Amino acid sequence: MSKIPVTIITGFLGAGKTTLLRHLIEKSDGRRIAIVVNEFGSLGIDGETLRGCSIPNCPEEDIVELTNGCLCCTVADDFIPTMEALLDRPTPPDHIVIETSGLALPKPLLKAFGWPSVRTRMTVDGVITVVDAPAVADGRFADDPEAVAKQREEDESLDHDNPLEEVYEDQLDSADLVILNKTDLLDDAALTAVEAGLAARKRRVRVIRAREGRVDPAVLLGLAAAAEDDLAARPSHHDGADEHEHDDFTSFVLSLPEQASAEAFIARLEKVAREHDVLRMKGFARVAGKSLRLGVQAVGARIRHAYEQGEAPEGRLVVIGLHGLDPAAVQRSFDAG
Ligand SMILES: Nc1nc2c(ncn2[C@@H]2O[C@H](COP(=O)(O)OP(=O)(O)OP(=O)(O)O)[C@@H](O)[C@H]2O)c(=O)[nH]1
Repeated sequence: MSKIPVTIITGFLGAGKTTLLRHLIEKSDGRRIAIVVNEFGSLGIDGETLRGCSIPNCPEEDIVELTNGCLCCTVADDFIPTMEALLDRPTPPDHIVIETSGLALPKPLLKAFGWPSVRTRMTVDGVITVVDAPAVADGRFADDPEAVAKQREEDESLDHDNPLEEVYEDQLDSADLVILNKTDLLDDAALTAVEAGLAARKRRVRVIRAREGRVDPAVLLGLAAAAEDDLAARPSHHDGADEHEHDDFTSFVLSLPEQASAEAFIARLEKVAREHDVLRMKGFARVAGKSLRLGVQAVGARIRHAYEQGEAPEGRLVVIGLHGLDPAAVQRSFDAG
């Protein structure tokens, strides 16, 4: 029996994983792809976004959501049973694509493919890491050398001062292919500089530039990496640790009353994102006089919004930031307008 190929799509919060996945489904050409989406927050916004995509060959039952925390930490409870259920379907999928949360470390997930019930029936075709090119160019994932030096004086074992960098590096170090996304937001010189940084890494993999996640499925699927057999070549900051905690990050949900105007709402969110250094916000709001809901996606203070089909009896917004981000303070700052 041939093994079902599984592609893992990873990449930091807001890099463009769901966008890439959406494009992949659109272009899948009749191939039956099952999708497993994992989110850090408790609200399944990505699943909603994909279901709301109105792509004809994207049947809802092929999108499975795992919203119960980080997939890499709930492997035994949630992930393995989900994969087994997909395999045991009367018509199993041709290919499975897993979108990890933006904070997931891919290695524990890769290890799960060594589990006996999964190992014989599935293989990891490839790990695809989506990179937010402008975020890298902004130095979002870089340590501040002065701050590290200062902290090392207090704690010699310290490796990073920037938890974002740790997640980012782990995601790159497990990759078989890197998609350098959001190329529309940088000029060629800046993109070349980001590529040079990637090329200098120990793990060398192919890097492809992309805009809005538009990459030919023939390039994404069929890498035949068998990544589960190749773990030693994929270093992680957490090698040696059985568990890892996500206590560097926090997530909560804001309830949103009906908004009087979309523009004023977005301006408020921009202010909140800047004042509190919010990493990611996504959700839906009702706007007075509009029958469609307003979908909102913020990566840092860069916000996109669009009216879209879908249920939204009440507005809700997932907010993700570094540990210490205070829900009450965010709510106050939002309310203050
Ligand atoms: N300018 C620009 N924006 C993009 C591009 N690709 C995606 N985006 C936007 O970036 C935001 C985040 O995209 P997503 O696809 O939701 O990112 P994600 O990696 O799935 O996010 P998480 O699941 O929260 O980690 C959305 O507003 C997208 O429309 C791109 O190439 N250029």
